[in-house]
Amino acid sequence: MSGSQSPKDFFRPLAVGAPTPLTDIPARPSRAIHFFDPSNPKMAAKIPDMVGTVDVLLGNLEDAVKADNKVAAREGLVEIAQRTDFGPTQLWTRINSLDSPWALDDLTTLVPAIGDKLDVIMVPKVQGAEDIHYVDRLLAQLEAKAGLDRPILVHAILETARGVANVEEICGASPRMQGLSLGPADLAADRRMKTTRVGGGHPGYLVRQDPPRNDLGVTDYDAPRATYQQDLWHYTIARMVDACAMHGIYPYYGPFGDITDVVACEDQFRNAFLLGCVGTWSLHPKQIAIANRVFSPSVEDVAHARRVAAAMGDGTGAVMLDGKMEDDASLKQCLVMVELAEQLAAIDPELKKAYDAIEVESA
Ligand SMILES: CC(C)(COP(=O)(O)OP(=O)(O)OC[C@H]1O[C@@H](n2cnc3c(N)ncnc32)[C@H](O)[C@@H]1OP(=O)(O)O)[C@@H](O)C(=O)NCCC(=O)NCCSC(=O)C[C@](C)(O)C(=O)O
Ligand SMILES: [Mg+2]
Repeated sequence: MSGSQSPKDFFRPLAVGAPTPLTDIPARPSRAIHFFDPSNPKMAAKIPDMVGTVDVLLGNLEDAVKADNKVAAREGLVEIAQRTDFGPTQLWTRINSLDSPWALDDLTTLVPAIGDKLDVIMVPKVQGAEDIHYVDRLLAQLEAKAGLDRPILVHAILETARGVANVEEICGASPRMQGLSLGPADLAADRRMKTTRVGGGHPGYLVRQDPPRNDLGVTDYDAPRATYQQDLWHYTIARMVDACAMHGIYPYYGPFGDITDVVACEDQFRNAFLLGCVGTWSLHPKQIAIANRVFSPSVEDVAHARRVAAAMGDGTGAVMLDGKMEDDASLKQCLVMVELAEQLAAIDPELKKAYDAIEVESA
């Protein structure tokens, strides 16, 4: 909400005839947001067959699309969206940044042509609430003109130091705000971090075990010592998670650029999942399975969560289960897991089978 806006106006449409803003952002499964370049004929050809295999398909118009292909990407996305039935799969786009020569045409082309199919518009390089307010009003005008009956949601990428500093006001800038993703490559450049990768760790960012003392009690600085690599993105992701939770919207990890290193990709995704993110990006088809696996609670976790819920009865008090204390607060954590499992089971038959089997075993 902007400083001068009254609370009663926050949920009013920003243009006459625009759809009424949502008061709650639906928790639609979005474990993988799969990026494709609509101007790349090989990638575009694969999209219809990917419907139903991934939670979100995102037509990317920004970075990774060549400047000469910007118009082709925009028009390619319109064409794909018009001729594809997306069924349960969400369709998102990432428009060009607001200071680029393409962002205005992206919005004025996409909303009238495919606004009824677009679930979420991802806005890159968001600096503060003013960027969201600009998109918010423009979308309301375009939605009204196009006669749309549901609002298109907005997702911001955090990829500047100013964006991170303003993360709470960005999340609360509009009822359209659906979530945030980390943009580690641009953010690293903007912060002058000394990395050259697209997300993931760095072997130089570590802590080292203390030096041991020898038999004479003298510190041996030459002895071998274990080192532990740390997560460069912990601080930013933790800030995103809190800002999103505070505003009832959803945090996502972002890109993992080392497509070949599927193991480290899975680790990075899992850190984000454990910290509270609901999903991540997939840049290559092989990252979809990794994201789906990581962002779906394991059968063991769901089984445990259901046992705690059953043991806790009315949800108050404390009980012992397998030698551990469970109480109101541990139950709440378990319910997060149980609810997520229910949402995912509703769209993923394989998971439904796996989660349903728990019921049979514990019956
Ligand atoms: C990495 C690349 C170049 C490797 O592309 P490739 O063709 O060399 O890979 P491949 O393994 O040879 O591909 C095998 C097959 O899969 C296809 N394919 C490959 N990728 C996809 C895809 N995404 N969707 C659908 N199909 C895909 C590809 O066309 C090929 O088809 P074929 O078998 O018919 O020959 C390619 O995967 C790609 O361009 N991916 C998307 C990259 C992208 O969107 N980057 C932007 C997001 S990250 C970012 O912007 C940063 C951020 C947030 O802003 C910030 O941190 O600041
Ligand atoms: Mg970027």
